[in-house]
Amino acid sequence: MSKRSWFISWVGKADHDCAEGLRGDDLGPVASAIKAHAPFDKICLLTNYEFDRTKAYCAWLEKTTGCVETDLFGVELSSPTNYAEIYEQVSRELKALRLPNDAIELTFHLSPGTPAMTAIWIILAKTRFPAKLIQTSKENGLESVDFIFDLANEYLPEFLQRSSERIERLSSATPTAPEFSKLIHRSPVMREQIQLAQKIAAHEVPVLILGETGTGKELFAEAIHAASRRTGKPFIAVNCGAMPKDLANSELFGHKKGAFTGADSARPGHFREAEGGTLFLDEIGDLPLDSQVRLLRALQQREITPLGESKPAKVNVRIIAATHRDLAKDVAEGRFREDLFHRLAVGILNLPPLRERDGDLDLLIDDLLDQINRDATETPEAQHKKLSQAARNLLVSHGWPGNIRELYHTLLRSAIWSSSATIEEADIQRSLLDVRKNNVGLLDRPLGKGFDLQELLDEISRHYIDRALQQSGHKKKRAAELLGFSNYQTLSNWAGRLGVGLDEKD
Ligand SMILES: Nc1ncnc2c1ncn2[C@@H]1O[C@H](COP(=O)(O)OP(=O)(O)OP(=O)(O)O)[C@@H](O)[C@H]1O
Repeated sequence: MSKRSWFISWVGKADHDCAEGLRGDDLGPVASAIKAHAPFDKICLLTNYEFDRTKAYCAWLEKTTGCVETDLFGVELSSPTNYAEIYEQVSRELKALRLPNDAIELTFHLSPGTPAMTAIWIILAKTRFPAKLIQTSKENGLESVDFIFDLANEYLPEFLQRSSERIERLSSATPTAPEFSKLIHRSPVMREQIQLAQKIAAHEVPVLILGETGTGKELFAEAIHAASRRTGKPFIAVNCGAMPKDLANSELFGHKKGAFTGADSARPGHFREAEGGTLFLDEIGDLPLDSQVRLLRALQQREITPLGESKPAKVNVRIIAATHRDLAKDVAEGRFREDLFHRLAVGILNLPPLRERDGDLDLLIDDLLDQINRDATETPEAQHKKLSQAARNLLVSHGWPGNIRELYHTLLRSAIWSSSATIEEADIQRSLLDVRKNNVGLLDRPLGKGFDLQELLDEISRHYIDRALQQSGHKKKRAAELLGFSNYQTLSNWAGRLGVGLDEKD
């Protein structure tokens, strides 16, 4: 299969001038290269000029060269000669385009932009995003550019080996930054995610946090914000799943007074509230498709248009999104926009469920119980609680489908219910049973210490016998039928063995 060819370039001053008729018949570097080359399948242009000005340039380019698929990306740079920033921003755009990709042949155009921009194309083409390099000039027209050195094969392996050894040494010793200290952990999987989050915090990129409910996604988002340059600025957390679908755009992007029926006063919207800081969009998978389009625009162009306004306004907000859903599946099934997914997933964190965090459970039990005891000091009648060994064993053998949130609430409930200073196994049992009614997690129990298959099967049996008794109004014969037993004697035998009382009603 032949590869698709993509042309990627900055749009420079000369290009804009040509489109604006300031340079006679001259086409400028981008249009000349596109005209002189065999047709590209896609043209990706980057601009640090005013977005609308370059958009007008794109319309001119399409008319002049007949090229069809042109994508424009607005890139904000504090200076067009800041190498580090150019490197970071361009890499981010290329990654968002899901590059490198074996099915795509890339061509970077070196001519437009500053010398720093040219240098970064060369570095990227020779390392992370293998690409052909071209340049255009009035004198020689289109030329391909080649270098005799191969940075990736000749120089980097040696350098990388040295640096990966260094990173390994550093990472085993890297202390957790204070902003992340609320995240109680001991397991290597969590340490890895925290170290990744610390690195991501330092970069101005969007973050996508994936994990089951109660795994600490919001706590991570808060820590990333606190460890970033935006600390001290607002951190606004919004649950997209809780927003009424028809109000999502106004809640996020704001509205003008009278923008729609019921808009009695103007509303700034969460983006403006988070100005300069971080907007945490929890349950991003629940965001309606039209709000996804607006969010993508806000991320690409860093501007929003409140409902009822005609002019977009600049915003400076970092997005951290989270979901417990399988977003890749939502993308495949058309519920979530693929382009938005890739925009968000620049920094991606995968929080493991509690049952996969080796060594964390004991630590969390102690820490959360300490917290519950500390909080209780304000309640005069509350006692300082400890756990009996049997109670701890029961906690350790549970699967925790609701993760840390479920663990915390189970401990809190049992601390309140236990009548003495020691929380006993029965107190935990009672607290757990309540939760299990909603969230069974029977297939997720950890094997090994405390696991007892017979006990688990008995638990299921008790549960269904209870339900059958309730549904039959405690009529033994009917309950036996509901359970698929051939007679009620079988039910009596099971109930006797499991210690379930059968209230005789017939
Ligand atoms: N590693 C941890 N150490 C201590 N407490 C934690 C940890 N992870 C989560 N928690 C606590 O568990 C509770 C749930 O965490 P959080 O709200 O961050 O989870 P979440 O993944 O955002 O949940 P949801 O998907 O339901 O919104 C919070 O009270 C939080 O403080």
